Amino acid sequence: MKEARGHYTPFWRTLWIVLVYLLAAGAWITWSDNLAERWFTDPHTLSRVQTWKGALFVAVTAGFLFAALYRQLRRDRLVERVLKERERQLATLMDNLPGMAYRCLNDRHWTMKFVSSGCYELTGYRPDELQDNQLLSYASLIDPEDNALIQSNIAESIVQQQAFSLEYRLTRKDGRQIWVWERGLAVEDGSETILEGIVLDNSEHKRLEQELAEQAIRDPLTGLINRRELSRLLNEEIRRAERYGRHLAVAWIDLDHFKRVNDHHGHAAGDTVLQWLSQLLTDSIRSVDVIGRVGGEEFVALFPEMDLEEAMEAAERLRKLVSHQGVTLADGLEVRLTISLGVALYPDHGGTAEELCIAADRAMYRAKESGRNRVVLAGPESSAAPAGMREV
Ligand SMILES: Nc1nc2c(ncn2[C@@H]2O[C@H](COP(=O)(O)OP(=O)(O)OP(=O)(O)O)[C@@H](O)[C@H]2O)c(=O)[nH]1
Repeated sequence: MKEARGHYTPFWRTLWIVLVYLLAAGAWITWSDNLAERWFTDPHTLSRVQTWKGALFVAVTAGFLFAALYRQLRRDRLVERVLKERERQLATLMDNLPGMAYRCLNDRHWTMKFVSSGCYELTGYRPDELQDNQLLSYASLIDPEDNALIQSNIAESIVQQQAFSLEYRLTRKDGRQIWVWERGLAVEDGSETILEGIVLDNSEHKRLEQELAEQAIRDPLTGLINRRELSRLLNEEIRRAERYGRHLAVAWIDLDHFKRVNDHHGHAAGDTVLQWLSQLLTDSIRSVDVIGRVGGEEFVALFPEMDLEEAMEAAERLRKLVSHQGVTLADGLEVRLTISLGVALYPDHGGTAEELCIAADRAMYRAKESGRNRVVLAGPESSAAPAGMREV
């Protein structure tokens, strides 16, 4: 009988008005008939009075009917106008969205029931091609790896009756893959669950995000991974070496007399040398090895699964390579440089990233002390950290 917020349904409101009308009309007829019969005893006059009374009743009820109908029709017209205006505003809004608005079924195809015109710019498909899976389903555009995650996220948001927010990859009609961001809500439509929301192209944001993540782990001058990332990778490699009972070698690499390059040729020339050395080292290691820049002219190489002999060989190879090559500076001058290397092995010279780096760094210092341009293996005492020794 009652609708939400205490309002009566149209049926009960109409019934109520009609009942009031019947009571009022019945009371008026009875009361006015009695009064007329009492006042007008002459039958002819009484008959005329009854006629005028009837006419008055019809005129008054017609007046009420007119007022009620006029009010209702005016209100209908107003509502119609407001609805049309809202519809127009909504259409403008949807057509100018930087993505597409949709309404779809919660099925494995994400069958689209409505898609705004922005669909064409976003996916390359016209709305009618996606609606009711006429040409293909929306699900078929989604990267299969992401689709499983989307399904579980939406299922969870339905249970929790909350809006969902998703990021996934979509393949456009031209074959280009883009990142999109979607926000939507599940609504009940009769016995069906319908999803309504918007999908926006998020590729630029994703690209910047990836660029920033990449910048956070790289040294801007050489493009090599930085100290923090190297430390993370070393810890990861140590865990792997521990799990599979394998070796792992670390080589601490330091340019010899690098200060002289800066002093004689300028800081820019020094930068060129650092870039040249980074490239040379990167080109000379295996694909599983990693080189990082951990300080001014200091580099660290990680050699996973290398035993003592292999690690010493690899380090020696790098030393020779650098000493046999020269770097040409911007002023045309060729400079020859050497490197000193300290090698430490997991688990022989340390069980943690810190211990290994201290051992390798210390061995590198011994290489410097012994005349530079050489490879020195860490000693058994290396893992004890001397004061002032640097760590990754
Ligand atoms: N051009 C340039 N120089 C740098 C950079 N970072 C550190 N340096 C320089 O690297 C030099 C390091 O000097 P030292 O620590 O004395 O080392 P070295 O001259 O190589 O001497 P040894 O290591 O003892 O052989 C300093 O002159 C720093 O200014 C950099 O990013 N660019």
